[in-house]
Amino acid sequence: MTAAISVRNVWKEFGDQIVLEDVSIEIAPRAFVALVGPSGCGKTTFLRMLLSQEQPSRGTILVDDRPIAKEPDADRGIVFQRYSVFPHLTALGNVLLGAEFAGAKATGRLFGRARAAAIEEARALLTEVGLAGQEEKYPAALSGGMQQRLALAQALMRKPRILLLDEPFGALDPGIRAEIHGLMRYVWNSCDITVVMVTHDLSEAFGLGTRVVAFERPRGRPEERARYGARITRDFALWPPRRPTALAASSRSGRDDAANPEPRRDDPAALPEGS
Ligand SMILES: Nc1ncnc2c1ncn2[C@@H]1O[C@H](COP(=O)(O)OP(=O)(O)OP(=O)(O)O)[C@@H](O)[C@H]1O
Repeated sequence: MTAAISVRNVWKEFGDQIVLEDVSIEIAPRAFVALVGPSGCGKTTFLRMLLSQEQPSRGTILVDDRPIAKEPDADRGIVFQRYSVFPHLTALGNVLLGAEFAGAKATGRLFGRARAAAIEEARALLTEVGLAGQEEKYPAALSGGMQQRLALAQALMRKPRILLLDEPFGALDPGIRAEIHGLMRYVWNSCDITVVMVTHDLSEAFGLGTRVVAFERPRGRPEERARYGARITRDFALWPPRRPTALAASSRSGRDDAANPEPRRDDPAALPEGS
């Protein structure tokens, strides 16, 4: 199977500091990769390279066997821990912005029928992420969990094929986090999407991922650390394999339904290392 993302012998250096050292990974289409590792080991830098906000110092990144686009594009969406949405736009305005970027490259605006269709789609998406009735609210009037739902809706509006998540749920209370995990499972199950998520929370990594990948720097004397970058030191495919399957529409409303776990069968999403 063709990998959605191929990272081949990638190094990333900032000045004298080597952040990532010879990282290679093949990520299959529809995989949900959870990236874990100590603070400062380069997880966000790795994600930013997958978004093309940073370029590798050496090595190559391919998306669907082609060199990755040099700039961020609609194929890749991202949600950060905070501040992914625009505070001066309503919830609906924030989601519509995704459509305007994707659908009207020349003007950045949509008009007439295209705009009406986009509004309808944005409203439907807001309902699906559990924000029906919140369309006209500004982000400051939404709770942290609702803001992350909104950020997810904004990213999904552009129909990305790759969704990058940088500790998207890290700032949420445990109860809210569990609810939004239910939504995340639904999104991954029902959208044709490959997910790469950075998290500090191992139970989140193993609870959501099809594969858990750890970045670590080799241990050594602290004064030598800048001379070594982080590498992939662990790579677990979840067993039994977890595979995306469309769930009932109700689960997108955000309830974490432990009584209805997703089926786990053979997982084409988990390619072995180096395949
Ligand atoms: N644009 C930049 N210029 C210089 N150094 C940078 C830049 N971006 C990241 N770094 C450095 O790269 C290292 C890795 O940072 P990064 O944010 O990728 O780590 P992380 O694993 O995501 O950390 P955390 O878990 O704390 O978020 C850090 O030492 C950071 O200071």
